[in-house]
Amino acid sequence: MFNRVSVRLLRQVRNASLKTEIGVIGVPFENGQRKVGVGNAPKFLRDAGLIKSLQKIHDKIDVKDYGDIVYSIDHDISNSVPNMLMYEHMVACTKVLSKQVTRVLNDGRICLTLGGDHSIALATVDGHLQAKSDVAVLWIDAHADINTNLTSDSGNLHGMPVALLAKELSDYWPYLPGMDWQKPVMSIRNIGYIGLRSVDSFERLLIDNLGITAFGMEEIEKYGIHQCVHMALDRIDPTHTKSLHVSFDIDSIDSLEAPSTGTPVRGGLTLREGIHLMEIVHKTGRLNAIDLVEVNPSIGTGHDVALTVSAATHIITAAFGYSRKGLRPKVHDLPIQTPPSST
Ligand SMILES: NC(=[NH2+])NCCC[C@H](N)C(=O)O
Ligand SMILES: [Mn+2]
Ligand SMILES: [Mn+2]
Repeated sequence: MFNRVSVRLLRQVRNASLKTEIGVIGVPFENGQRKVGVGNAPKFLRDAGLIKSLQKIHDKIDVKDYGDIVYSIDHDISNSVPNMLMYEHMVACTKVLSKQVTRVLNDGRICLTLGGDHSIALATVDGHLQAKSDVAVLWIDAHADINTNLTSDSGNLHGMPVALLAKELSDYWPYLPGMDWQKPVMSIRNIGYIGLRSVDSFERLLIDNLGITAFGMEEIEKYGIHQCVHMALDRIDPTHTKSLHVSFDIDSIDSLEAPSTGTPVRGGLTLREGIHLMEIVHKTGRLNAIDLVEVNPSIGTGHDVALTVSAATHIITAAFGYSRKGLRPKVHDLPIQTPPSST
């Protein structure tokens, strides 16, 4: 039977959290760099129970998996741009992905994109801009990913997405065949870096000359992660009204805690700092898209892979409201018989 206490408890549990709808996109894409394996990350993350972990956060979380991106390449444009390796692959994948991100957002869901290497963020940010015009991006990374084909030492596309997105850099690019769908409409003032510690010389020049918001490891050391994230958000979204996008490269986390990644750099964020950053972003209530990229299950031992996948899972669940303080019970956890939902 229901007494007044149990009805009150049920009401509290039902009202505990806001409805959150999530759309998951897998992007098994690894042609933005040269190491095989990063394309298997969506499968590893799903197999490790990511979707279940999200559903466990609270009753009002609703997760829809939109599956993996499929694309076919146009061989006519291969080698058409100097120093952009496997260019035709990125062109084909990002075109499909951008549309899919827009679709997820237009369905009213927060878009969670599982990479793949970081070149795919060109598409996720583009797709986000199509759905919500005013977007601010936190780029969490050891690297700045702001090379052009002229400044890149590697020719790897995962080091170039920020430069492709920024309107301030559009003059630095040659004509890019097959990329006419992508207009660099985003201002670099709407992007903030967290976690930088491996920045190429021309990237440093650009960051300084354009005054890009950047909280590298030195600033994090100085002010702490909490202050740095708030300062970054205040700068890229001063009115606190923009739709937020977090592009999270797992190599921002120290390689001791997330070793299975293609370009690891020591001296990075702790997992605790990565989680706290996401807790702050969650609390804004304006988070609409997350990319989790650069987990490479072919790098390191089984233990390394398990560490990296679990770090990624913790970071993602924090972004959707998982609380280290402990989660409230769900309706079916209550030690009472539940009345009909009209109460
Ligand atoms: N998303 C990444 N892990 N990027 C690493 C980029 C490394 C280097 N700056 C390059 O352009 O090749
Ligand atoms: Mn990156
Ligand atoms: Mn990186």
